[in-house]
Amino acid sequence: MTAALDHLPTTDVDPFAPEVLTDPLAFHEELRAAGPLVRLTRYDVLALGRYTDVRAALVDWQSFRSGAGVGMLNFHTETPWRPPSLLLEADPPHHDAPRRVLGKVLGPRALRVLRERWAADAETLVDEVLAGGYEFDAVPALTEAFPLRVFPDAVGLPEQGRENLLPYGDLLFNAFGPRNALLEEKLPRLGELSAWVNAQCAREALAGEGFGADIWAAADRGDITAEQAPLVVRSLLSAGVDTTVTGLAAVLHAVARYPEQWARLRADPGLARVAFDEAVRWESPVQTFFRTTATDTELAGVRIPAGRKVLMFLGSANRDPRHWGPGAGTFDLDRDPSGHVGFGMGLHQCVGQHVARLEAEAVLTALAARVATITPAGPPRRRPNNTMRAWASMPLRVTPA
Ligand code: HEM
Ligand SMILES: O=C(O)c1ccc(-n2ccnc2)cc1
Repeated sequence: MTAALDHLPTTDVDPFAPEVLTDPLAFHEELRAAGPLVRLTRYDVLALGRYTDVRAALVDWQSFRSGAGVGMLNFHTETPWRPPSLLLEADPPHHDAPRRVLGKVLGPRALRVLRERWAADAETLVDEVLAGGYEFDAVPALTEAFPLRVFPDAVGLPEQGRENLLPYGDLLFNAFGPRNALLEEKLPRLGELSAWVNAQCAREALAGEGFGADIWAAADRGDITAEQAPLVVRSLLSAGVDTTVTGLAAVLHAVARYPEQWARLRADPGLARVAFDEAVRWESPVQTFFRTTATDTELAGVRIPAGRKVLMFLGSANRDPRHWGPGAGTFDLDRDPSGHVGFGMGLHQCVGQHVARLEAEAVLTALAARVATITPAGPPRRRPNNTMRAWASMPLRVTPA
């Protein structure tokens, strides 16, 4: 028996209100308890909070599509604020070639050449930070500094203008949400930031070597068209920095909050990668994405008509005790975090996850060798964003190894 939408449980909580974005855990518990599919009356969209149902929607790209946008805006009825992404906001067949190209450019084999360079860059940065003292704000000193030190060079961006990357990402991730104060306050810079990002996607703006050049080489080979190449580069610039900045902050927050886990990691630095994935599960730097139903669809025994926006709460799914057990809310290196939806799942699963893991492994390994303990040196402060669970400040105190 499939229930119709008007019999669905509802909540009038605004998940994009700053206080909920800053601490969503109580809302997530309410959402999971209310049922598999809940109607958010505030925006008249449908919400999934349980692991099983979020995963089911992620892997069923035919019923739950990205082509109408993965934000609240429905591209079929409203004008996107920028030309849609050829990956994130596209469905097969249009999605296929850009994904294949970026998958190769950012794949584990391609990154092997960066491994040693990024490890050395992380050691240099950590040495610089520690030379300044054993108490520092990890957000500017490490979580923003490291991605900005390694990623624009890996892309082949000119030095000039790199300070636009974080504000552009912040605008983009706010734009996936509703047009609230968080997004409104970022809109004045939209034209200038979009113009800068678009200009960096042109072949002549990019260095002869790097991810950007690799994308243009794919166009020369005919793997994608010359019209698609700049937009694939734009995906790189849109996704490549804010995400890893937030991911690094998540894992540093985790190890500072759980000092015994830091000790585990120091004893076995090979745990760095699983520590990062467990932090991505525990914090879910990317909290939500939307889908749009393509046809009348059934999920969790509910019939959903075509054209409805469905909001997947990745952060809630990643702490659902129905899947992760009673310890879902703790950061635990004994847990196997595989299967978490912090990088999505299925067709659109994060194509940059290997880049993110490599950056995190470099920073954690450099810290593990130099720092015996990491503890909070003051209250960390969140930076509310409609999509990302980001940090504005994270004061840490460390002791030398
Ligand atoms: C901690 C860091 C990161 C997190 C948590 C993250 C999370 C995600 C998630 C949840 C998705 C799925 C989107 C969906 O299903 O609609 C995704 C897709 C994607 N990510 Fe990431 N991401 C991270 C880093 C990166 C980086 C560093 C890059 C690029 C260098 C990147 C590029 C992409 C792209 C291009 C897609 C779209 C893939 C497709 O639609 O086929 N991400 N990411
Ligand atoms: O193609 C784009 O513009 C775009 C693609 C991916 C992301 N993203 C989100 C989480 N990881 C990456 C953001 C923007």
